[in-house]
Amino acid sequence: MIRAEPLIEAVGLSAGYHGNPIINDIDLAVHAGEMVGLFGANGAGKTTTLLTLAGEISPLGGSVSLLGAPHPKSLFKAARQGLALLTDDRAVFPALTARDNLRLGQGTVGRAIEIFPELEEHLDRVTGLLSGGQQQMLSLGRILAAKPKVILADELSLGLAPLVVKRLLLALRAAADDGAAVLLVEQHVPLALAHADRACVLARGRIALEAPAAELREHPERVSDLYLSGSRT
Ligand SMILES: Nc1ncnc2c1ncn2[C@@H]1O[C@H](COP(=O)(O)OP(=O)(O)OP(=O)(O)O)[C@@H](O)[C@H]1O
Repeated sequence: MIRAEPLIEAVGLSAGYHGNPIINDIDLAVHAGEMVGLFGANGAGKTTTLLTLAGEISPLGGSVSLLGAPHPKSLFKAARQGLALLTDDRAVFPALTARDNLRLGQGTVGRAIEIFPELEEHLDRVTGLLSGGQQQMLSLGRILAAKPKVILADELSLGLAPLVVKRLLLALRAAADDGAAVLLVEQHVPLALAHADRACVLARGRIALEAPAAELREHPERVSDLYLSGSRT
């Protein structure tokens, strides 16, 4: 199969804080239509990797390309080119209604409701009164409604029930099937493997394993075994 060039790609990427590398010599590419799971123990460098790919952290070495061109080196500029960074902090405004939160996005309220129909009956409720899962759907729905080309998602499922996590992963899967490149950091490894195409495992800031998700579904211990050696903390 001939594959188009990746929508986001890191080559020999090193990055960290105050000049000290946390991730080293990472090669990682995500293509259109692909959902890649990025796994690893606490402190392995997953968030650092996502923030560097997003443009929030400047590389110490190597390079990042976005949509086939050098990364614009700022999240703001990357977002204007179609990159979305989703963090675990449920970026919603709690005092606004769900509808007004959706109106603040680049997509339409209708599109967000197509993605998460279960939010429709809550549109006129104050967002702070919604459950954690509903708030995360709102946050993800607002982003996905804008049809981003590259989605970097960091532990969307923190503290949520497995059924809600599955719902969020299905929405990300649908975005990938629609042509987006999705890179997903997730602690629920088997759930993420069920929906991803490929997995990368970080251990001590390096890619210790890269394999098709289908292969790892049968042997999820190949991922978790690396956690034992993978933490810096
Ligand atoms: N702003 C910062 N300044 C200095 N060190 C940091 C900073 N943010 C993270 N680190 C360190 O970088 C290392 C990797 O952190 P990172 O958050 O990338 O790991 P992670 O794999 O996402 O972990 P977790 O699963 O716990 O979120 C950790 O040792 C952490 O203490």
